[in-house]
Amino acid sequence: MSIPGLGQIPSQPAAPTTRTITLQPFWEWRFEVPHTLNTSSSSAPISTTITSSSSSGSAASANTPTVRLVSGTAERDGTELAQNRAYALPRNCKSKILTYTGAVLEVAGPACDGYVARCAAPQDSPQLAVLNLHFALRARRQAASAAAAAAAAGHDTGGGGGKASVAAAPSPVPGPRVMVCGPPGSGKTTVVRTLAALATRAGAQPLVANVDPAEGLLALPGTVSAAVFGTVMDVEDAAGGFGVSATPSSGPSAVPVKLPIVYYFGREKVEHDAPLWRDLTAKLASSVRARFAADEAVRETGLLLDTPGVTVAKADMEMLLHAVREFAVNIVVVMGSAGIHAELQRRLENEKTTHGEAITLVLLEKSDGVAERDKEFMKFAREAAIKEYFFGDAKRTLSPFTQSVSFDDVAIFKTPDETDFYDVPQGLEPAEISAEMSHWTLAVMNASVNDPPETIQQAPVMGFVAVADVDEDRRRLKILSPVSGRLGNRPMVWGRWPEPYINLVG
Ligand SMILES: Nc1ncnc2c1ncn2[C@@H]1O[C@H](COP(=O)(O)OP(=O)(O)OP(=O)(O)O)[C@@H](O)[C@H]1O
Repeated sequence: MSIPGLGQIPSQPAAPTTRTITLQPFWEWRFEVPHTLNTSSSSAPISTTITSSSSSGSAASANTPTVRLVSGTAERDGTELAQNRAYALPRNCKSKILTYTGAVLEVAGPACDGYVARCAAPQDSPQLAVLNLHFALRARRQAASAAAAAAAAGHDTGGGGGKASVAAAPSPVPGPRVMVCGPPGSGKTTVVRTLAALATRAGAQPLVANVDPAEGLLALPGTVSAAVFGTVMDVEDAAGGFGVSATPSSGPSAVPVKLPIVYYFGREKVEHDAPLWRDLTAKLASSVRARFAADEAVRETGLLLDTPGVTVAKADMEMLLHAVREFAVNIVVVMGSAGIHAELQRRLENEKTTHGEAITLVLLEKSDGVAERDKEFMKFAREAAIKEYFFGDAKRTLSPFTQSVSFDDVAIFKTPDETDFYDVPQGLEPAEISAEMSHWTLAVMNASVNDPPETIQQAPVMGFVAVADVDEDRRRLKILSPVSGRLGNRPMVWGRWPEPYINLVG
């Protein structure tokens, strides 16, 4: 800057506020937004064509990096970006924007790390196998639909008013039931999310289920859950549309909400209570079957199942086999582990599903873009999910209710403390309410307070509340809940996972 009379005042060169990123087909822009952003500088280590320009004219907030698709087509994990709309890149997020056709992106706002992953030809991209898998599943879905139509036509005409017309039509075989498994951090959830989004884009309605309690699907961590994905997912969600913000709440939602069925495990790892996990996954599978029976479009699309990270250890393999059997899985996708693939192949080669189908195994290459998420990243993601559940996010603010209740007016059960035992059933025990309970989230169960503990433990979750404060002297609890209403009518469960969050109200 030059001020007349004062000469040249040295100044910092203006940092670029907008970067243009040009992607060829099958290239990815891989980005990482930290959970705290330095908004004072916007220099970014992006290994791509960087041009400087003024504001993009988008909805870019000064505090949030945004990405805008200027031309071409691009998507985040299967969900397309609309052209010329600025999407906020969520905090604490590691992900990618991929193009099949080529695209120009404009990234604006505070710095976030990112680089372009180039590939010489589509066949060099690990994404091609995912795309091919999607087309193979689509063919199977069409076959399931045609078989169901033929069976229905045969049933209508075959009886001719005779005995056959009185008999019930056999229940049609659902579309493909796909389980995605592999070592921790191999890109399982990303593949499930991508296949779900691609199916939805093709007009199908996949049932997506998660049996990994470490992270939640449309629910807080510590749960196993399932939901129909018949509508677009939110690309601005850190969890790419699998987060709690995609569920019904008292506020408006940017994308159509999904209605999950949720069971509460209350622990991080399956081995902390394998018998309970088996029971809950069996219950979830039974809900999936019920949904298939009731909804033709969902049945014909089938299931996409996300699983916990595993090794070839016997206990892990048995856990996966349990899921295969319960969900009548007929396609097992193994991410980046020839060892797990070989072991499952050996164990499943003579198995048939309950519909009499052979089980197909597919080994997919792990993308070199799968990002490492350390303990701090995962902790922040859990905290953010809890906060978002009660208070909403940048796009919708929720106002939770705070209630003060007497110790005597609530029924709280506790998951016993962590044990190293793998196969010993762990029941629920009545919780002794104390200050130790402060800042924990409790699951509100769809059961009666008079039900036996086993029934309560295996009931679906209605929602969650957070214990804001415990006053032992006055024997009162301060509880934060997303809706108003008496809490004493339903039993609540105090699990071991997710761990306590910082004071939500103080
Ligand atoms: N090609 C890619 N480029 C950039 N980031 C990616 C890519 N693929 C996956 N990721 C990111 O890597 C992280 C881990 O991926 P993902 O959650 O799919 O792995 P996972 O196997 O399900 O992990 P876990 O075993 O912990 O459940 C996620 O943040 C995801 O968005």
